[in-house]
Amino acid sequence: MTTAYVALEGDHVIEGRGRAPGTARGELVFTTAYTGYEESLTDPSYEEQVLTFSYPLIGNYGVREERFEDDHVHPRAVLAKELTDDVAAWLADEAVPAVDRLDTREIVTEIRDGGAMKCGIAVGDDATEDDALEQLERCKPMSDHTEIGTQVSVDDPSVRGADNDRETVALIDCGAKDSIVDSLVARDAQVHVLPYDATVDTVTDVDPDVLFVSNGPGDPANYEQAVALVREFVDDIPVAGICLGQQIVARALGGTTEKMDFGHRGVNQPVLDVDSGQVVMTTQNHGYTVADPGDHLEVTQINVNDDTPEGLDGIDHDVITRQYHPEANPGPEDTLEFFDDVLAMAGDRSQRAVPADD
Ligand SMILES: NC(=O)CC[C@H](N)C(=O)O
Repeated sequence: MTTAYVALEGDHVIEGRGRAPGTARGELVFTTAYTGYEESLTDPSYEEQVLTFSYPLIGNYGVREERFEDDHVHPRAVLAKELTDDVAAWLADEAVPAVDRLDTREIVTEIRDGGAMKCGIAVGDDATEDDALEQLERCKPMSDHTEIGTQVSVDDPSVRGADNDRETVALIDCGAKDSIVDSLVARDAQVHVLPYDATVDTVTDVDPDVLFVSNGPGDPANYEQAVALVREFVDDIPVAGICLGQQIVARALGGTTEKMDFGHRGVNQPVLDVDSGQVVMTTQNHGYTVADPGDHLEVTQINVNDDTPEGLDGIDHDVITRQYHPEANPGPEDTLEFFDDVLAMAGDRSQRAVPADD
C-alpha cells in the first residue's frame, strides 16, 4: 500500500491510502454530490482546489469521456473514503494525486468548522509527513491566484453551432463547462467562445445578441477584464451569467462579492424562486457569493439553507444570472429552462432591432 499524507491548516496531518502518486497543494473543499464525479473532476471551476467527496464510494459506474466537462482533470488532488480502481487509474494517468481510506467525515467537519482551507498532499512509496507539510507551507490562498483565468480559458476564439438566423451568443470563457456551450447549441444558438480577457473589439466583431459570462475558478475580483466587458455592453445587449458569471455581472453593476466559509458544492442544494414560491434542486460548486447585488440587480432566487442569492435579474437592464449550475451536468435537471430564458431575452432584442414598419 502506498502511503499518503494530507496536511491541513494548523499542521494537522491525516494519513490515508495512496491511489495516485505525487505531491499537490490547493484550497481544500468538499462536495456532497453522490453522483457526477466525472463531471466534477473535469469542471474547470475546481482549478487550484483539492476536492474531498463526502459520499463514501466514488467511481462505481466507471469513467466515460462523454461525461467530461473539459479535456482534463482540474482539482489538484482528490480525497475520498473509497475510490474504485477505474477512478484511481484515471487520476494516476492524469498525474493528479489521489488518496482514499481516510476519514472524510473528519475532513468535512474541519472544513465546516474552519472554512475552506489550504492543504498539502504527498502520495507515494517514499512520501513523508514533511512532504505534505512543505506543500501546505507553499499553498497560496485562492484570492492570490490572480491569473487563474489564463489557466482555464481558451487561447483563441472558436465557434460552436451553425450560422443561422437564431441567437448569437458571445460566451466569455472563464473556464466554461462544455455542457454550458452544449445547452446553448442544443437550442440552435451559435456560440462564439471567447477568451476570458477578450477585448471590447473582439466582442463587437461577433455582434452578439447576448453576452454570456461562464462559470470558472477562483475569486471573481480577479476577472477585471470580464467585469469591464459587462459594463461596456450591458446598456446595449442582454447579459447572462452562470456561477462565477453571476458574481462578475454583480460586480460590474455595482454589487459586491465575498468569500463564503465553505461554500456550496453538491447536487441537492434547494433554491427558492421568490416570485413563484417554487423550490428546485440544483447542482452547485462555488465558494464565493454575491454579498450585495447593488442598485441595478434584484434577487429573484435564494438558497433555502442560507438565503444567499441564487438568481439575479436586471432592474434597468436585460440581465439574468444564476449562482448554481442550470446546465445540470451532473443533474438534477430542474433548471434547464434558464437557457430558454436567456435565448428568449436575446431574441427579444433581435426583434426590437428590426426597424419599425410604418
Ligand atoms: N463554479 C463556479 O463558477 C465557481 C465560481 C467561483 N470560483 C466560486 O468559487 O465561487
